Amino acid sequence: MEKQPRLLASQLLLKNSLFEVSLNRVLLTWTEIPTKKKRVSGVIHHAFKVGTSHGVSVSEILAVKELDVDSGTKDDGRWQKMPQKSSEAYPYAFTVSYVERAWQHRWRCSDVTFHCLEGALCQQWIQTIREQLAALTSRPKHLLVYINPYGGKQQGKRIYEQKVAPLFILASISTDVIVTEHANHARDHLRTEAELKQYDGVVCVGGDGMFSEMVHGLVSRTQRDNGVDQNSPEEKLVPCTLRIGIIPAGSTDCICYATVGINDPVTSALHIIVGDAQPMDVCSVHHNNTFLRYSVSLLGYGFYGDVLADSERKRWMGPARYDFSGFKTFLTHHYYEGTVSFLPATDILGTPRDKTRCRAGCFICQHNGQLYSEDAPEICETDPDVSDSEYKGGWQVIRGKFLAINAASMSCACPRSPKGLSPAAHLADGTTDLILVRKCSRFNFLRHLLRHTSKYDQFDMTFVEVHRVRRFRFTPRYCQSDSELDLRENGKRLFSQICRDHPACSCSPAYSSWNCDGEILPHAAIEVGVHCQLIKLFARGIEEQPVFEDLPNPCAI
Ligand SMILES: Nc1ncnc2c1ncn2[C@@H]1O[C@H](COP(=O)(O)OP(=O)(O)OP(=O)(O)O)[C@@H](O)[C@H]1O
Ligand SMILES: CCCCCCCCCCCCC/C=C/[C@@H](O)[C@H](CO)NC(=O)CCCCC
Ligand SMILES: [Ca+2]
Repeated sequence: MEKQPRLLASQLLLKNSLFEVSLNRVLLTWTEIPTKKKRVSGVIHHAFKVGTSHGVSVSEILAVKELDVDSGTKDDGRWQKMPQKSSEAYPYAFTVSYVERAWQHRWRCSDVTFHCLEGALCQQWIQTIREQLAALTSRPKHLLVYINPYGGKQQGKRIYEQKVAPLFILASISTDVIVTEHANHARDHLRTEAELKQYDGVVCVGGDGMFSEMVHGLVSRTQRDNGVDQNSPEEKLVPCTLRIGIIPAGSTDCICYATVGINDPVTSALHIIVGDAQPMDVCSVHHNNTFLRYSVSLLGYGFYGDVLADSERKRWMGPARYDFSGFKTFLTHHYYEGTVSFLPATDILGTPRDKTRCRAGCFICQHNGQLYSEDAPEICETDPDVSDSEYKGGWQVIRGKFLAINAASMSCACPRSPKGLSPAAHLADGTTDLILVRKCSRFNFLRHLLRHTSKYDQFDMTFVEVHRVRRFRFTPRYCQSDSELDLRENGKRLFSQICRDHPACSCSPAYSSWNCDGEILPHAAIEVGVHCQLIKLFARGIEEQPVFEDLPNPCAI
């Protein structure tokens, strides 16, 4: 790494020991100065243990505060008693708050207090660190926060007030906070009313459903402001400039989990404060040239659609509703007939069966994102022929009976399945992984499901196939007309019709529903296109875990 010129270097007191403290543009370091020496069997040893050198990246310093030696901190109200010895000799002090990495991708706020001999030196340190922080232009200063008080275990307000707001205050981030009063409150406010120019980002406190509201509000607003028609499936959408932060307080929290590595409110707040940025793909979903919804995580027909439809009636159960409905849906074992046509992503790096994972600074996302912006959108618009042809105009067509059709635009890792629905999917590569699970025995389907929670490959089964695609379409077999407006009613009618025709069989209903990031779509026949890196999050992707996880402090140098 290029050597950075030193901005400041002093000998300061920390917990009654003298340290050489140094600051350059990228790093703040402190190293204990050996004071006493002791002789052990003829060899002189320093009187302290090795490993008392520490470093913190300037980009991960959260704040610096002057400490009032007599009365605790001057400006944040946190009390800190001065050690007797240092208060006499080193009467001035300042505290640096910074990010410390804890277990399993968690971040925590840590503090270190340095004591100075002179007030002028103390002020010089505070001033210089503040100047360094002010130069970090990616950090947000003013945020618009939406809290869903009813998401997950209904703890959104408490989580924000107790865990997040104090950190925003520490980092001098001002906020406007809206506690939502009804579903789509945040979406509509963002789309039509919010004065977005004054903010550096928007934050939601809630689950994937709340995040979806933010995406719909921001993306729709951006398209409207730029004169883009969302109803046209071929239209290239304009990327959103404002970043979105997620404070997880929902039931699945898969967007947060898959972009940060953990669903932990403090970790997410710290990623917001340091101004991280993670681009993300967004799928647009259309029916008959009419825009339905956007999706960033899972579009699931069959199993995941049925789980969601059943679980919506059991919201009162909280996050446990998914386990209940998941088990019930597994037992019903319905399959659905239809035709899937898709445009494989052929020009890109990476496949859904790779062993490599999308991680912070992902090369595949950078490479494929570049490709997309260079020659996009080179989409072959030959209408896929839904006869028996397998391959036409770049499109492939598969007709069959499916237990599940899933499109995962990212891994969809979540606490239920830490590797996710498609472990090798990428957050920002402009593709979605289309997973087709054909009709099979209950036992085999269970094996497939269980593999989402183990090290075994859930795609390595004869009845499962996976394709990395840019666009896809689905048409249910019993698609009566394009205007199947009341899906549920039509489904029931058809179900009874089919069963009357086959009295001895254990027929499945004709239609399932699409689970679109946790929302039910009103149509079964849909057309989906991926928009590469349409939005940005206050996240950096999952960081690689340090190799030696038992090191006391990964920042130690
Ligand atoms: N004040 C409110 N009253 C009722 N519903 C709301 C309110 N605010 C938001 N919502 C809706 O609640 C739904 C669920 O919220 P959220 O995503 O936060 O939690 P969840 O469904 O428990 O978690 P997950 O989406 O991660 O499974 C969202 O679709 C959102 O539109
Ligand atoms: C019998 C053992 C079964 C073990 C199976 C584990 C498989 C779990 C995979 C979980 C994939 C979650 C994908 C994310 C979907 C979200 O957009 C959505 C909204 O929050 N959540 C659900 O639909 C909630 C979906 C919940 C499904 C159970
Ligand atoms: Ca993707």
